[in-house]
Parts: sequence; structure tokens; C-alpha cells
Amino acid sequence: MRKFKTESKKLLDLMINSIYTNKEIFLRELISNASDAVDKLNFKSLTDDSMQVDQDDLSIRVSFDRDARTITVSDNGIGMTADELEKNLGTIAHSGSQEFKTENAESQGDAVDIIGQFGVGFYSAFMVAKRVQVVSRAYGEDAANVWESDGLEGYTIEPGERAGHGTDVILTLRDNEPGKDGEPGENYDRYLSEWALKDLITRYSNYVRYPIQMMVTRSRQKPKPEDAGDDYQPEYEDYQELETINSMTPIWKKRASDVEQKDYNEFYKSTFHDFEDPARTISFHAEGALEYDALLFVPGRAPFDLYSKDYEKGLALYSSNVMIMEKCADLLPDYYNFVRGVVDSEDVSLNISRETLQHDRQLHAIARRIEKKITDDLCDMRDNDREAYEKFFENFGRGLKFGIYNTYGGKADELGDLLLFWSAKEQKMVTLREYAEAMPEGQKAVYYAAGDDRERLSKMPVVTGVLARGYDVLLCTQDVDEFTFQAMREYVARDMPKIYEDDAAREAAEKAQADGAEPETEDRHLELKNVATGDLDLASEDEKKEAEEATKEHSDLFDAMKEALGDKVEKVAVSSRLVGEGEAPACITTEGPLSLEMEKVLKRGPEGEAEGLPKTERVLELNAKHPVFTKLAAAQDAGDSEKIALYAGLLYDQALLVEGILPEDPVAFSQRVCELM
Ligand SMILES: Nc1ncnc2c1ncn2[C@@H]1O[C@H](COP(=O)(O)OP(=O)(O)OP(=O)(O)O)[C@@H](O)[C@H]1O
Repeated sequence: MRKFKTESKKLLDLMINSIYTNKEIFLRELISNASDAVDKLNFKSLTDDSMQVDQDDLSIRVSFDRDARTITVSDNGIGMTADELEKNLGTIAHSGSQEFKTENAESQGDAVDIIGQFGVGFYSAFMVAKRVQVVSRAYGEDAANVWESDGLEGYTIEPGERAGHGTDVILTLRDNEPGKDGEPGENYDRYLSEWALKDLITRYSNYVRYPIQMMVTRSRQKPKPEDAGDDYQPEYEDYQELETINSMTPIWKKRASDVEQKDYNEFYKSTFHDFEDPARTISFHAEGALEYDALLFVPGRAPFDLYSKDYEKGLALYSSNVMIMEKCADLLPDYYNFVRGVVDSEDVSLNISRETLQHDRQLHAIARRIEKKITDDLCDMRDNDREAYEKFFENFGRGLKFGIYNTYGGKADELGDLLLFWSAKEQKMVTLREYAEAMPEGQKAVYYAAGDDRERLSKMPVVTGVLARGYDVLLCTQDVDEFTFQAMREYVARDMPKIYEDDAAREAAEKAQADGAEPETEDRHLELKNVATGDLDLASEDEKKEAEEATKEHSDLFDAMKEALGDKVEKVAVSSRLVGEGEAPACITTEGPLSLEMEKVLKRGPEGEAEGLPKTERVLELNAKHPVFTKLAAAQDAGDSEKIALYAGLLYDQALLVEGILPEDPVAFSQRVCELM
């Protein structure tokens, strides 16, 4: 007996016991191998005129023997020589199919529809079988060979017999295992039925290109004997017939109305190796200058490597049932990189090499249409299945935001309305449109705050200040959020009810409406404003005046504080954000394009603490109504510059703490606090 190599033994054990959790997929794996073998023969015959292969004969057969407890998967494909049996089945993780693909890829492009690639699928048979025999005869050879193994120690290869080219894989099922300790046992006999095997074939292998046939038992009425009397009762008999079990027509070629969602789900899961159903299925057929079928899926969860560099986006591109490219990246924009699916077009010529394919104008036309379809479908989900959309957004929303950021806002119109943010007022996720619709009259901007923790943000003085004025604030907790908003610059709420500036115009419009005119609409351009940067322009005329007066009156105090803080801040000023006695005594805001949060994000990035990073222009804003301010003013009057310096430092540090930024010198900060005690 030849032994499996040591590492193979370990691998085999791993394979059988851990790679697949679902034992029943063994049949799918064996059928895929059979299909590959038939495909290889078919492919070779197409390129070699001397080979006589009748395309209509190519098939896969599944049978079982209840008494012998065997299941057999046969194909009349290319078969294997003794050497190939040794190489392909004696070495785990050696994929002859992958090799075949690589060899032929050089001469023929990727025009082979071969499934196998890892070289492990075959061994899944040992999950259900205690013995596997492979009887194989290679095309063009007279002799057959039998490979046999119990999946434990090793295998044998002996000469054998087989009528024609092809392979029979014969599994002798494991003995049934009784349950123990309350765990259910394993009943391998359950596979020994026509119904069970048919079910597995349609579930896992429905779209295999070649017919998968099975002898099935049918019942028919016996012919009525000629001498049958009046009291003749019809008699029935069972007979056997070969039936093709799989549908073969690729599911994407079927009309959506003829396919059940569960079939789409099964196709999705088996093709794209996901264990969860897709969140959305989009299927369409395009006609006109360019004809194609597309079947697209939005996964129910993000693949683990979605945000890694290794993740490859793309749709499978088929032409005339042959896969040209497994992942055609040009069919999807980056921000929809999570979409999986198939595009099948007879119009995309098979002979085009990958390079020309990538610059194919037709391909761009398909890609544009696909993008539009995905966007429409996501809008539909947002409007009609909000719960699912929120889950979708949790999975993939970040990518949409990057889409806006990476196109410098170019895609803002298309993607902006797909974004969701947490509304501090509504306490739920809202779209920008919903935010705009709920705005009180007179509000001119969308207000947001950025930071990594929603809880903390909602308590920040700059946020509560805006909320207190009756305006909602979006709490943005993803690092990309603020960059996205900056790329967007503004949000355009389209077709909003028109706001009339003067009364005469309003009255005229109301009258027109009363006479049956449609209400007028307008696009509203809303600036996206970080509540912690720049002038929010929220103060009333009175408040502004008050602030101005306070600034004038206390200009010496502010100068002294600015001097104490040095270049940590650009200036110290009276706040128009913090206006109530009960609000915070001070806050840090920024001027210019860089906010504190963005500075934090950049510092975390690959550039890290690099010297060249831009710095925020900070402003220490003071609440003129707060008792602390009165104390500061008193200290200024008393000429106590030491106290002013102490307070300035403290206020600055604690305002940073509120922003989630540690004081530059925590020791000095703590000393100052103690001094006050
Ligand atoms: N019925 C068959 N006819 C001809 N060759 C076969 C057959 N079954 C398996 N083989 C050969 O054995 C190799 C190993 O099969 P295995 O199922 O382990 O891996 P695979 O199909 O290549 O990859 P994957 O693990 O992705 O399915 C195949 O690549 C193929 O060369």
C-alpha cells in the first residue's frame, strides 16, 4: 500500500473533520469534478480535430445500491491514467484541474469553465464514505485503473476494467452512528434514496453545464388485456427510466418571474461561497445594441476581507456559457465593490484578450447600466425596507462614503442620498433628505459633529448648544465621515417645497395653488457644517450684539489669556455657541478647513505624527454667561495675571478633554487642578 505523505495525512484528517461542516456537499464536489472532467474532454475535442467526441453523449450519472450501501458518480469525461490517479488523488491539495486551467490559459485565454482549483474537494467524500474506489480510464488509453482508499493511511492503485473513457467514483458509506450523550447520531443511509440524491443534485448542482442523470423509478398503467372483462381494474407497474435531474440553463438566463427567490439564494450561496442569503437580488436582461443578462447580488454581510488590500471586486463575465473572466473589475465601480454576480453577453467576443477587454467600450456601457441598476435598487431598499437597508448600510455604508471622498464629491449626487447618519434629535439613522425635510424654516445648513463615540458627541457643548436652538445635529462616528462631507461641500435637497422670501410672492403662490396649480418646488443647497468649526451664524441679532460688546469690554482679558496659551490657540473669544448659564464654560472650535476630529484621524493614519501634517487653527470660546467668566473678569480687574494664566490653561485643557483629546502635559494639568483645591 502506498502511504499518503505525512503532511497529507494531517491535511486529510483536517479536511474530513473540519473544512466542511456540511457533510452533504460531498455530492456537489464529486459532481463538480465529473463536470470538470467532461469539460476538459469537450475542450480538448474542440481544439483537436482528431478526437471523436459526440457532444450530446457527454453526461454525468449518479446511482446508488441500497444493499451494498454505495453511491456512484460516473462521468464519460477525460479520465485519468495511473500516473494521474497517483498525482491527483494521492497528493492532497494538488489540483489537476488548476494545472489544466493554467496550461490552457496560456494558449486559449480563460475559455474553460472549470470549477476545481484547490485540490481538496474530492476528499470530502470521506466525510460520508469509509471506502472510496475510483475506477478511471483516460481518453485514448485501453487500460483502466482502480484507486482505492479508506481515507486513513493510504491508497492502492491496481489495474482494473472500464468499458469506455471516464471515471466512476464509488463510495461505500460509513456505518450509521448511534447518537450519544443527547447528541443526535449520523444516519448515512439517508443518502441511499432517489429522493435524497435528486434533492442534493438540484440544490447544489442545478446549473452544471452537462446533464446529470439518474435512473428513476416511475409507475405506469399496464396495457389493458384484450380479454379484460367489464370488471377490469387498471393495474400498475414500476419501471426504470433515465432522467436528467439538473436544469442546466444558467439561472441568470431565466426570466426573474420564473425563478423562486430560494433558487437565487442557493445559486448565490453555492457560487459565491457565502453561508448567508443575499440581502438583494437584482436580475435584468438588456436588449438593443448590446444584449446581455445580468444577475447581481448584494451580500447579506460584508466579506471578512472587504476592506483589505487583497479584496478583489468584480463580476463574473460569461459569453455563450463560457466564463471569460471570473472577476471582471471594470464592471463595478469601487464603491459597489461588494456586489457579486454574473454578466453574460454573447456580444462580448470570446477572443478578446483581457487587455482589450478592459478598454472595451461595450464593457463600459454595461458597467454604467449596472451601476444605475444597483443605485436604483438600493434606493428602493432604503424607501421600502428600512430595517434591511440599515443593516446593509452598516455593512457597506463606509464604502459609499469613500466613493464620494475618492471622487472629490463627483459622486455626491448619486451616493449622497444613500447615506445614513445618526440624528441626535430623532435618535435614529436618517438620510440627509430626511434631515432636510425636518428642518425648521430658516435653517440654512446641515449640522454635524464628528468623533468616535456617539454618547460622548451627544454631550458635547457644541452639540447641545445647536440642539438647544432647535436644530438637529448628525452625530458622525466613522473616520471617513468628515472627509466625505468636506468632499461634498454641500447637500442639495432636490424638489423641496419652495420657501417664499416675501409675503406678496407667498400669497400669490397660495392663490395659484388654490386655483389648482401644483405647489412650486426648489432645490435647496445646504452647507454641511461641523458644529465645532468656524462661525455657525446661529446667534440672534441681540446675541451677536451682546457678544460683540462682551468682546470689546473684555479685550484685555482675552489678550492676556491668548498670551498665556501662546500658539496653542489662534485666539480667545466670546462664544456665540455657548450662551446659557447652564452650558459649558468653554469649548474649543477651529477655524479653517481642518477640524479637531480630522486632525485626530490624520494622526492615526499611516503618516502618523509626521512633521508635515497640517495643524488645526484652534479658538478657545468662552461662555460669557458662565460664573467662571465672571471670575476671570474679576481677576483681570484685579490685575491678577497669574490666576488668568492658570485659568486659561485649565479651561483649554478641559475643553480638549471633552473633545476626547488628552492635554499635552497631563502632569501640569493635574497640578493646576490641585492648586485650585
Ligand atoms: N472524475 C474525475 N475525472 C478526472 N479527474 C478527476 C476527477 N475527479 C478528480 N479528478 C482530478 O483530481 C484532482 C483533485 O480533485 P479535487 O476535487 O480534490 O480538487 P479540484 O477539483 O481540483 O479542486 P477543488 O478542491 O477546488 O474542488 C482534480 O483537479 C482532477 O485533476
